[in-house]
Amino acid sequence: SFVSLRQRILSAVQKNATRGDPRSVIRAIDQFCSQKEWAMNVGNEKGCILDSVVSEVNPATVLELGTYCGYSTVRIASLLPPYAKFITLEFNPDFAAVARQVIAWAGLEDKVKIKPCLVEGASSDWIPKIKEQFGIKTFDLVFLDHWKEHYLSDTKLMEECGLLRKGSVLLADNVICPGAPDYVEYVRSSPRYKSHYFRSHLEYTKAEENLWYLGIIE
Ligand SMILES: Oc1cc(-c2ccc(F)cc2)cc2nccnc12
Ligand SMILES: [Mg+2]
Repeated sequence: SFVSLRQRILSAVQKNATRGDPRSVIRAIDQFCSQKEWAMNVGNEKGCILDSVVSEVNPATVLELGTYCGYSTVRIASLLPPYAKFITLEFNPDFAAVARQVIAWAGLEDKVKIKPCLVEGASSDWIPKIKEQFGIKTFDLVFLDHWKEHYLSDTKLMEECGLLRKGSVLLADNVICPGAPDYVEYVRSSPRYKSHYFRSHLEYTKAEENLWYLGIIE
């Protein structure tokens, strides 16, 4: 029967990565996606930028919008201190099912366990419920990597729900490709944000891409 791309990625992890070793899970996915089939993981080049931002912010609370197969979830979770609270939202139940198994293979299922850390459903439905559901006041770091049409509306929703504070950092993937022009326009013209972009490339390709870093200053 037909095996989906996400299932082939999971099989590559289970075949080539060592249980309990997050770095081997990341390496197995990157090898599969650079040698066999392209997939929309953030990839190793942008992943190293993500790692440096996570290490610098050293967040106690993290929100990831868009889990997909859990590649960036594993990268982020493996850098967090044990007390950190990490929530990742995934709309697509099939992606969420694979991500749970990839996170478990990396041995991080308790690290991202804010019951349930991997939340299935629309970010716009979940963002207003995060405070009371997870006992989180504000996020130190938000990684936006879901549908680009929702970057701006979800950022405004997080502001309205009081989930962002002075010093919160938003890091957005794909602001060039597929692109989130309304988001970039809004944050660049807002006095609330200090924005900066990291030049990089679309995962597993030579196409130009940026990771868009936002520090909230007010
Ligand atoms: O990193 C990404 C890349 C792409 C993507 C798809 C097709 C292309 F041709 C180029 C880029 C889509 C994404 N959707 C959600 C989250 N991240 C994405
Ligand atoms: Mg992306």
